[in-house]
Amino acid sequence: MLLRVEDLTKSYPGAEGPVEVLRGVDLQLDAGETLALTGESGSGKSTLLHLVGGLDVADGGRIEIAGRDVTAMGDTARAALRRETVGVIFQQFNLIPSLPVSANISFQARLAGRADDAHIAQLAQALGLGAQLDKYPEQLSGGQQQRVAIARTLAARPQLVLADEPTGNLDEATATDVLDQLLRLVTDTGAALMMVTHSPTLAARMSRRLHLKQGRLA
Ligand SMILES: Nc1ncnc2c1ncn2[C@@H]1O[C@H](COP(=O)(O)OP(=O)(O)OP(=O)(O)O)[C@@H](O)[C@H]1O
Repeated sequence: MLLRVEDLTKSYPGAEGPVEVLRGVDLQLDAGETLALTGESGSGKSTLLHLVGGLDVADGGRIEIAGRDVTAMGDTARAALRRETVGVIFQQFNLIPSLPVSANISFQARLAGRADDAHIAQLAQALGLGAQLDKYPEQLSGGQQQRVAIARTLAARPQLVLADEPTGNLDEATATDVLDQLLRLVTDTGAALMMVTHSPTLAARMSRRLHLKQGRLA
């Protein structure tokens, strides 16, 4: 079991007291699985992804990644887990404007101590970025920038990839194409993917689908 989530709860402060967003979420994900996480706007999908990715802390429950209890970790251990085991792809690409595409791609792999030029060249090729490596992010289209963000995440060889609407800014044809490549690369590396999406078409491409409603998954 790569990811085990048990009875996870999270509230945010609201004008009339705490708002319970997650009310006991249970989830298990094996290596090699791809999971679509759907749910209405505001149902807590991003919140769940942030908790699993160690970007925020739950109120209760337990998250275990690769056998390690994330909920019991301090900030330093959680940061190390984020760097070495978990890869996150957001809708905002967050590329570094002053670095060329090649350095943007290798950045996280270096932090994880896994920079491998041959692997990075292979990823860039697979994502159709072979001719863009010396360019700067501002010289790329939105779809190309999204591919760089995906290459950057996968270059660090994460076991668990968390993606929040990773193709949300792209037109439908480009979104399908980028998802094809993401799924293929994730499958090739034996990682697991948990992806938030509003698109039933994209959700249908994943091996499993779960829906978040009233703070629980079904
Ligand atoms: N930092 C925060 N402080 C207070 N409330 C928050 C915070 N983050 C999220 N919320 C609230 O928690 C609920 C869930 O938000 P979340 O972003 O997880 O939903 P979502 O399902 O990802 O929505 P969307 O599909 O619109 O992105 C929303 O009602 C939101 O307003």
